[in-house]
Amino acid sequence: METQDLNSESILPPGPRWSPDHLRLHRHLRHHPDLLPAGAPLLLAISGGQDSMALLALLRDLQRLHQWPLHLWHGDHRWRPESGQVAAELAGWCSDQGLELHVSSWLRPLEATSEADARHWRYGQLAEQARCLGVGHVVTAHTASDRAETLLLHLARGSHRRGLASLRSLRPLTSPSSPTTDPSEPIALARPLLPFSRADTARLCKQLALPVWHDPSNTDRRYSRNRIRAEVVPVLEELHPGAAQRISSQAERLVEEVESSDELVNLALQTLKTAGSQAGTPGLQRQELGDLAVANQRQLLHHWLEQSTRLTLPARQLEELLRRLQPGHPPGQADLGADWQLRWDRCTLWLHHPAAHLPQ
Ligand SMILES: Nc1ncnc2c1ncn2[C@@H]1O[C@H](COP(=O)(O)OP(=O)(O)OP(=O)(O)O)[C@@H](O)[C@H]1O
Repeated sequence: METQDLNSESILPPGPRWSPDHLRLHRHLRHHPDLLPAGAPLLLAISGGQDSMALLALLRDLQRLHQWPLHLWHGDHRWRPESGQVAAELAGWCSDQGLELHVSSWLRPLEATSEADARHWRYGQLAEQARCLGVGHVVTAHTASDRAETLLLHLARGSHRRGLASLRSLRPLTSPSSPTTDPSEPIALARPLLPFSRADTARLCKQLALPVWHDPSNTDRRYSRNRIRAEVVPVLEELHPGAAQRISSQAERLVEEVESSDELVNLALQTLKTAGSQAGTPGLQRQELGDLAVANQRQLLHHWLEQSTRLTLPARQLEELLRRLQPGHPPGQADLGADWQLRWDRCTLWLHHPAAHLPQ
């Protein structure tokens, strides 16, 4: 296969369909080499909408530079009778292009109808398909517009800072605590189109004469995301043109801040950890924790509990724990869920689980 120096600034257009958008994506990938590593097989999630069709076209055109074997997957949610037809038409178009499309159909239980259920099914299917094909990177076509809408939605719902830092460019597809995760073959979820907006992908589809299958559920106002898209973002854009792109950039900065503060929290935790406790299990020094500012105590406790138990405590439960752990309060214990208990005496707090071997 023909190759080109990916570190060279002056890239020769590799094909007739080379455009400023191709160059923009190519540069983005070169600055983030872990996102879609050169030569790594990729599984693209193709809904048939404008974002995923633009993703497919761009990655196909950049394939010669990056040498990825490309696999395609489409999920038929069977929301409507005609969704099978979309899957068939998409598969037909792919086949005309010399591409194979893997299609899964959802045998949905009657009660499962939410967006969250559909997403859960899609990611499960994508993980399974990726494992079957020996692929390490699943790729979705999320754009800056998706990320801005998600951030606004999470802000409105009162998410913790960590929740606001959503739609990362790269994250594990399945969480480490998920029973479907095989730790020997981690699968990444990559979102290389985050520097592009929905207006960009619409323009690209037009320029490249790509077919687009519109999903009527994207305009269904019963879904909160769609109302943010149709009613909130346009107002913000009218007041401050470019608002969605700037909101998306804030989400990117939040991701960086959360990651860098995680590093510091881990360092701080090392100094607070004790070798053992009354129960012989690793713990935290209560007095030293109590000497810190409450905001730091909150962050350290949250992080330590999540790392040790894989549980994320609701904000209210965490606040109640912090209150009970303040200097001067007596020894005690609290149930955390999933059989985990936090116990503390005057000097130490430690975790107890009837069956767990605790990580350090
Ligand atoms: N039916 C589908 N088949 C294959 N891929 C899909 C399908 N639906 C969505 N995707 C993939 O997921 C991406 C995001 O789609 P969409 O915004 O509709 O999902 P979402 O549930 O809102 O995702 P998230 O909550 O993770 O943002 C798409 O760009 C596409 O890559």
